[in-house]
Amino acid sequence: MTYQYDFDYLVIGGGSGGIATANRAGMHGAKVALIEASDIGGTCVNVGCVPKKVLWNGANLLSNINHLAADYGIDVDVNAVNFSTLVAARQAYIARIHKSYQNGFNNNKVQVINGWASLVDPHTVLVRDAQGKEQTYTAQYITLSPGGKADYPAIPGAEFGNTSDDFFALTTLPKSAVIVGAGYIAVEIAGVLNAFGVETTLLTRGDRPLRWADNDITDELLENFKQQGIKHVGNISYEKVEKLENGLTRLHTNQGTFDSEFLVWAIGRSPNTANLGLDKVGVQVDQQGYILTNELNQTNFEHIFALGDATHAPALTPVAIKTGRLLSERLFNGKQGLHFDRNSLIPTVIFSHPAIGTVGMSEKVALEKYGKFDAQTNPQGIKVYKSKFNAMLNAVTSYPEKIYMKLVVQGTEEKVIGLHGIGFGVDEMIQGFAVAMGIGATKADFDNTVAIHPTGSEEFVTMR
Ligand SMILES: Cc1cc2nc3c(=O)[nH]c(=O)nc-3n(C[C@H](O)[C@H](O)[C@H](O)COP(=O)(O)OP(=O)(O)OC[C@H]3O[C@@H](n4cnc5c(N)ncnc54)[C@H](O)[C@@H]3O)c2cc1C
Ligand SMILES: NC(=O)c1ccc[n+]([C@@H]2O[C@H](COP(=O)([O-])OP(=O)(O)OC[C@H]3O[C@@H](n4cnc5c(N)ncnc54)[C@H](O)[C@@H]3O)[C@@H](O)[C@H]2O)c1
Repeated sequence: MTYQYDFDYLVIGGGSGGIATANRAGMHGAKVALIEASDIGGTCVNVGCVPKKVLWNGANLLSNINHLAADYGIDVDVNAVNFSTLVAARQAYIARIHKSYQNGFNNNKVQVINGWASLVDPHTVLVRDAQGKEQTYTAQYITLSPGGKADYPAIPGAEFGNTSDDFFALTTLPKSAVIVGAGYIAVEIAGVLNAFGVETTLLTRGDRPLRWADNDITDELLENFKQQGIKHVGNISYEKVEKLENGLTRLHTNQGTFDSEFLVWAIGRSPNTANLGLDKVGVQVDQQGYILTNELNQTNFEHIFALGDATHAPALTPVAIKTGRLLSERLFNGKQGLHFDRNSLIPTVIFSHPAIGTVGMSEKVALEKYGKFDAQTNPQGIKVYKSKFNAMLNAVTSYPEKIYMKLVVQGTEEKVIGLHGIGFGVDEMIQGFAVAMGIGATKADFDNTVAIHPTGSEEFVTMR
């Protein structure tokens, strides 16, 4: 006798990865439910990529008016920044995204269940809704895509600091902000706040932010920080936070105290895997709570899968989406063995001011792997091409912001294994170059490509 499940597929977590895998399964005729405890869309749509990018666009607009308009002969005074107006427009946009998700679920016949899900046995999920009502559902396959949440440091007074979620909850701007951390989120929040006129300080544990990125790129970023007035202090360690009588937050560090209206912890994120019933059922996690999977996204149960930020995959929306879609192609469309390749080339953009785009290896990583090119002694080694120039947007103004670009090429055939840039428009340049690098393009292929003039991206195909 075959067991009848309520669903073919239950997906826990309606963020980037969960939505993608549920929709793709529904498209192939599976009976699917997607369980979400909060707003549909998860981190990216509600407290991540989307609200961040809207604020970044606003910050760029203001910066262009402040720094470029006059030299373009545009006589404009900024009387006020009504941040609450921007936040309202942003939230209205997010509400439209929620609606379009609902249309997608309707088309794909995906049932959305609101509530907190936890496993009670390997095929059964208990959902508790906001009113405390509980219901169980069974499924043949289950995918765990609960995402992550921001970390707080374990120091006294850490609760006086905020996270990126609190940053997105702001409707007015603080006068001053201290951001602790050196990753994407720290750099992006610092750039936005500073561009909106907030006195901004970035404190990093090491000597520079984005230590994994190419050093030349982060040198340029630090140069831009100086020009823009973002204060950066490196090699920081901190002991405690106190709330002062004047309402400010004081962070005590090895390099003195830092007072601000808005202290932000941007020191990393942890998987949202507590209270998911994993221990009860025996789904394996590592010490930090990341769900362990094989390359097919299978946990130690062959019918329970995990993807996205709750696993050790790179914490990027397109990675979660791609993984989710490929998983459903495999489970419900007969595409045997199909899965996200963990060794894929993953292009990424940091929405700093100006943006950073990066694909493939930094010079340092490439040097460690291949060594320096020498026709006689190391023909498999690497060479580097660099260029720094004025973006035409700024060239007719007194604003000093530059574009910096770099190619890392390997071997006598000069295969492009690293492409990095910082400056105006870089965020929109690198997607196509990632396609070329994915199919093994060489420097000669880049050079044989006809440039588009006048653009910034033409520099990538004309470097000497
Ligand atoms: C500030 C910030 C900016 C970012 N910017 C970018 C960017 O520009 N580009 C980019 O590619 N990536 C960006 N990211 C990363 C991106 O948001 C994540 O990689 C992506 O959202 C991960 O998708 P996911 O499906 O794993 O989880 P999430 O999107 O986090 O979704 C998980 C969902 O599961 C729900 N959930 C959790 N547990 C349960 C449960 N037990 N029951 C029911 N529901 C549950 C949560 O409420 C949540 O909605 C950013 C992240 C942050 C924090
Ligand atoms: N533009 C984008 O695509 C984008 C934007 C934001 C976030 N994201 C994704 O979300 C992930 C999480 O972002 P994040 O910035 O929180 O994490 P992160 O892992 O990128 O950076 C965390 C930083 O905090 C530092 N750190 C850790 N512990 C610390 C401590 N105790 N004190 C001081 N510094 C400490 C780390 O050295 C690291 O530089 C990113 O890795 C990225 O994958 C992507």
